[in-house]
Amino acid sequence: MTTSTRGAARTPAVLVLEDGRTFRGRAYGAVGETFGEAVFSTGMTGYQETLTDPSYHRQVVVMTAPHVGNTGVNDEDPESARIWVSGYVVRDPARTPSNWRAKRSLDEELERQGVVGISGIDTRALTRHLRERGAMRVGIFSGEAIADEATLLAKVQAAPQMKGANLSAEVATKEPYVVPAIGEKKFTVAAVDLGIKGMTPQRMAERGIEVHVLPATATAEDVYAVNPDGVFFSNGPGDPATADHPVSVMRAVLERKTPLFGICFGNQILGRALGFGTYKLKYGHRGINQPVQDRTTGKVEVTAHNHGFAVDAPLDKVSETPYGRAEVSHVCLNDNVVEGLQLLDQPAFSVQYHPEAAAGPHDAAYLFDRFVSLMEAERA
Ligand SMILES: NC(=O)CC[C@H](N)C(=O)O
Repeated sequence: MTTSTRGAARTPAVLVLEDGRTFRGRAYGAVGETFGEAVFSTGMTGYQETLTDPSYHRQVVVMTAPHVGNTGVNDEDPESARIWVSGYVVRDPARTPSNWRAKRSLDEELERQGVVGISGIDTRALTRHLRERGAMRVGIFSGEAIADEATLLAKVQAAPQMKGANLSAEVATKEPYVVPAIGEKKFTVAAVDLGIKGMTPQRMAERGIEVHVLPATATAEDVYAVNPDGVFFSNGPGDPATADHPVSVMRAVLERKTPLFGICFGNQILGRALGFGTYKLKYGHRGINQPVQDRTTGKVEVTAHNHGFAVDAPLDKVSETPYGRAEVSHVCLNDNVVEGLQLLDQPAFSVQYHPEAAAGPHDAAYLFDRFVSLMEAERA
């Protein structure tokens, strides 16, 4: 591993928010220009998992941890085959990455994959700005892309919004594939890929589940063609209000009362399938240290989050839905946002956060066991 004194580190870069606030720093990763929704992540570790999480498609991620890149880049931790963030913002990149698994430095990897970033800016000031004004569009410009501020601001203001964005098909697999069960095969699950992270089928495979990952465009017929014991809807990018197709497939699954589990985007889809609305949070939840209460047991767990939207469901009453009674099973203790839903009259539930824990604490791993219990009960 060589010390990273790459040319980009000396190239000026500028970050322009859609409200005109501007930060000047140095290029990090690729030199050029990029746009997206500016969001901040509070995770102090797990940057490889963050960068490769397809749910970050079209987002520029600001790291609140000041030192990023310390452990370089390895070939084991990515959650998908490429980096999905559209831009990356760090305060103080590691000059000398050091880890026994590291194959290269983070700035080399960003450059290799053409991801434009910026370093050397006050990420605390930027994060406070986003927290007060809300997530908003942003552009990063370096090298020859730098122009006068009015020109750059006009480009940022012309970039697409996250609200109303329908992005799953851009990140999901085009062809179905199977993740085999580890050890004895006990169940078959059809997993609708809306932007799935690699660790999710892995967590199921570890529990004896053979996972058939299906494209976002899969129909209910495609789902039932694999003869599933359970159906799973994954995480994914974009605005759940646009996800009409997965909502209709999920409704077909609810009609048949097949055991159902959803994570993140999958939770928002369940919310919509039950007739609840979804809405955009001011600045979202992103990080690996968010407190959530499981209201079915009262236990509090520390959890990994990455969501900018949430389900609008009543916290303190059981709701009547076309698929029986439903309730909010999990709630975020920071802001009372709905973090999980469960049906009381059939085997279906979902969470807004990330029990696959990549990166993140493993407190919520029991949710995969809950899914297995539902499938066991169905078979008994
Ligand atoms: N990780 C996810 O599945 C994110 C879901 C959705 N795109 C959101 O931002 O809320």
